[in-house]
Amino acid sequence: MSDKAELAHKRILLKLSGEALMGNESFGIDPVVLERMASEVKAVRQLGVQIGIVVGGGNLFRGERLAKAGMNRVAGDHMGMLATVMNSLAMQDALERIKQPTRVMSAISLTGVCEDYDRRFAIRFMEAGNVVIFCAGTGNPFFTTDTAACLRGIEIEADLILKATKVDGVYSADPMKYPEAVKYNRLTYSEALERELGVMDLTAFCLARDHDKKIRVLNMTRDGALLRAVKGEDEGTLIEK
Ligand SMILES: Nc1ncnc2c1ncn2[C@@H]1O[C@H](COP(=O)(O)OP(=O)(O)OP(=O)(O)O)[C@@H](O)[C@H]1O
Ligand SMILES: O=c1ccn([C@@H]2O[C@H](COP(=O)(O)O)[C@@H](O)[C@H]2O)c(=O)[nH]1
Repeated sequence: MSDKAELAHKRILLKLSGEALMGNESFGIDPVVLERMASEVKAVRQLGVQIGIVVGGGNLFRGERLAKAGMNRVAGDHMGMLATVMNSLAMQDALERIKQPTRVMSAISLTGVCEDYDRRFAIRFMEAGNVVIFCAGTGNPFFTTDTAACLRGIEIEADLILKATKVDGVYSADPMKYPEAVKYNRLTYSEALERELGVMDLTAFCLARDHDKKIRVLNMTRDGALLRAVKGEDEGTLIEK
């Protein structure tokens, strides 16, 4: 059976963790990590999967953290959204260096830097073989890029939302803090909400639940994880009805 015939998903929305882009640093983008992520994305695209990407901004700025340091929360969230623009431009550059055509569409107008988000154009670009990167989150403060990923995933009618992060799935508690936490292979949206599992924010879970969008959480630093998930293999944790 060819790789194409094995594909379980034809269009995906991939949420890339901003924090994962830092690699072992405490701020910014590790070029090695960026290039590895770009190659994995290209490999999946070459199988014929249409790809939309939302990149987080936690490697640069988060409004909540800036507000704790005394800044106005809305100004901090604006900085966070602009951080996702910088990460998206870096990802576009990495993809284009390996000859993967890419478009960056922003929720806030940034004339001369990237295009404005338009759902119909985004779908046409993906159908034409481009990877479309959605930046600036939802365009509104007090939200996160996880919520933006669910929103864009629903809008572009993705078959699956893939949350690529630094942990290999959803656990009973944050595995970075509680090594004894137990990993789930599958969860329902209600279970994730009731247990307030911090891997994604609750607004994102609610949106995915209300529109019946499956989410798979996987570890982007594991070789081939993305490919296995796209083929419908049991990678990470699946959250569904
Ligand atoms: N129950 C849980 N299961 C798994 N991970 C959890 C859980 N609770 C908290 N986490 C933490 O959530 C993090 C999720 O990741 P991620 O870094 O993608 O978040 P994010 O806030 O969306 O990041 P970014 O803003 O950088 O994109 C994991 O690194 C993990 O430490
Ligand atoms: O819709 C959105 C999305 C994001 N923000 C701000 O950006 C940062 C970075 O996003 P992460 O999801 O944390 O990676 C976020 O902390 C918010 O401050 C936003 O305001 N609106």
